[in-house]
Amino acid sequence: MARTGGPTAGPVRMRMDESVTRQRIRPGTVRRIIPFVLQRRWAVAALLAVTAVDATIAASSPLLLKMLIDDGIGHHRVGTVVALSSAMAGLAIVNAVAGYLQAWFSGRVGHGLVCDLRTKVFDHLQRQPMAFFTRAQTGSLISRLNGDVIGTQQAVTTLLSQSLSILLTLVLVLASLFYLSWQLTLLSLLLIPLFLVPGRFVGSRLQRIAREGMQVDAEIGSLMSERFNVGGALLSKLYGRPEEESRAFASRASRMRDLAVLGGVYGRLLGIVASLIVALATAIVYGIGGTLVVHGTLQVGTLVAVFALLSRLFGPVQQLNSIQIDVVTTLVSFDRVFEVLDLEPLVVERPGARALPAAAAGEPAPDIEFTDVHFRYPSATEVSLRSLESIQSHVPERADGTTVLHGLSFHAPAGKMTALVGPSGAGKTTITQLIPRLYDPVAGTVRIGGHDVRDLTLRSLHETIGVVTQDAHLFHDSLRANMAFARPEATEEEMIEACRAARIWDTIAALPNGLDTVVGDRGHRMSGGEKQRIALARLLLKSPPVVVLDEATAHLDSESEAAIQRALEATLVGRTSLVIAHRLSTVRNADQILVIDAGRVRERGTHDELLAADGLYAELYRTQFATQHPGDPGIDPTVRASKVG
Ligand SMILES: Nc1ncnc2c1ncn2[C@@H]1O[C@H](COP(=O)(O)OP(=O)(O)OP(=O)(O)O)[C@@H](O)[C@H]1O
Repeated sequence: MARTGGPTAGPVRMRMDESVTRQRIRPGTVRRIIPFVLQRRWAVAALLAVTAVDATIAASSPLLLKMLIDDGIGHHRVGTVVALSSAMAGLAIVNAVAGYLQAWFSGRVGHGLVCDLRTKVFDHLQRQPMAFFTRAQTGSLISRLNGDVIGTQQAVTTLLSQSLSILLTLVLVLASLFYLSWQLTLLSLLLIPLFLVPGRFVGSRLQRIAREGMQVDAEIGSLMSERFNVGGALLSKLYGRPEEESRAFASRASRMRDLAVLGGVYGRLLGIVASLIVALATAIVYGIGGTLVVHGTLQVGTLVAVFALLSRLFGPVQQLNSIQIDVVTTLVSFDRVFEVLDLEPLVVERPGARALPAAAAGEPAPDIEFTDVHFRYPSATEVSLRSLESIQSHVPERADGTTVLHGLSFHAPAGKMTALVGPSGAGKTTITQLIPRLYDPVAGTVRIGGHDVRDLTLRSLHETIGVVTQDAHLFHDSLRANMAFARPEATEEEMIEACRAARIWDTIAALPNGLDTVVGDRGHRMSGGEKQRIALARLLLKSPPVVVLDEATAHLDSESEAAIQRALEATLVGRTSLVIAHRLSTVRNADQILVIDAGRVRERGTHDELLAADGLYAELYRTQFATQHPGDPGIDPTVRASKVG
């Protein structure tokens, strides 16, 4: 079996990768956000329009107040007072409607963006090669898809409308102020830069805190998803180090706490300093404005309006600070999302790829041919992102991973069974993974039906090839859903038929919920043998012309294995199959046996031919297969423990 890169070591490895937390936002991030915003240009325009209405009302109502005091009350004109107060009431209603519409449009734009980005990231991750999934931690991926994507929502809603509102308010309020008193306007303008100073100091620190916070969040997610899936939980229980596990978790949680405290304190500090500046600035304007009234340069109504305008001016200016901070943290979110979107999948469909012609009824299944295939597993830098692995390695990864296959050539004839045998780690699983293009060879060609697999569409390839791995995976869903994954349009009768052929129907029919039984995380509620037979039923339902089997018989008792063996024999007839064989019964039945050793084909032939040749196969036969009786496919447990193929 190929290694899957899930980390299993203890808490020691839970260290933060500084190259990730110190990472700077890449240039061009802001430019890349624009198309996402433009996709909903109408909602954005509407949002900006209602924001403009809101800002205009905020800036103009103090002028009405001035007129009410100076022209209405000052000149004892009741009619003016009534007209102006009615106008104020009218504006308040318009303002309320604008506020409601603002919430509506900002929701449409923001959550629309989250939906787009999330779908895009999911789609992109799905197209990543197997190598990516053997490296990236599930928890990190989930956190990128959730937390970081949601972080971007703020950018276009709050920030977009807030920036416009602040800008408009500034312009309108300053214009009104200027109309009322140029002296006080000048003074306010001189004070505005003061408001921006604290934001500049805190901004870069908060950016680092934000990035580290997202990374720690991803690590907590990874730790939970690894420890709380059935396999991880089992391992943790069996190796029983709950205290250490809890300590590892606590260290992450406390780092999260520290970051949150630090972020909160910085934010609060910023607020306190900004409020202080507002209070000081207002006091200065009050002092100077009051003096002007005392000297008769300014009317009282004007001063009241100026005070009202100042609160509308300094408030938004104060917000500029928090906007600066929101911008930097939001940019980190975007940057982390774009980082994933920029990861080019290693295995991609060639432009103009053709579909593998489906074999018509009665036509032979396509053959498989490997020609001088060299292969090494890709290194981390080729397929993954450090921030998705969240493991800091002591040793730099070798750029050129060890070559696993060395110029391998063979032909698996159409409609025949080819068995792969050989010592553990020889490269058998690797060979089978090159056919459905889970990986691509470094050199050489893999052909199916005479076509280089790289010239074919991935869809047609996956429709042609059915794979059953030794560790048959089932989703945490009903048996029906698990079966339908292979062929969504399959009818209940077809499912039952497939289950019967895989000798699992009686077991399923005896379950209280039958096909609707939920199998549990990774199918752990089913026994190993049952899971394998369900996987076989799923394969039979798909009924592909080419079958790749990592012999799915290891968990079966003699009786069910004999049953499965018969089912398989019948199923494999007419199909081209490549079987990683662990059983004498399988190798004896194979049309061709390939003995794989250290990434090369050492011997090939039928069982009898290879025994007569008295080479590696004969040796394997003596050490592994000889204890299995030809008529009894069950395996001697001691032999299983020293499994060679
Ligand atoms: N995802 C991976 N990344 C890096 N190296 C890998 C990966 N999967 C397998 N290898 C290495 O490739 C070599 C061949 O592994 P492979 O799983 O193909 O052997 P195998 O013959 O199927 O072994 P077994 O019978 O034990 O399953 C081994 O040295 C293994 O360590």
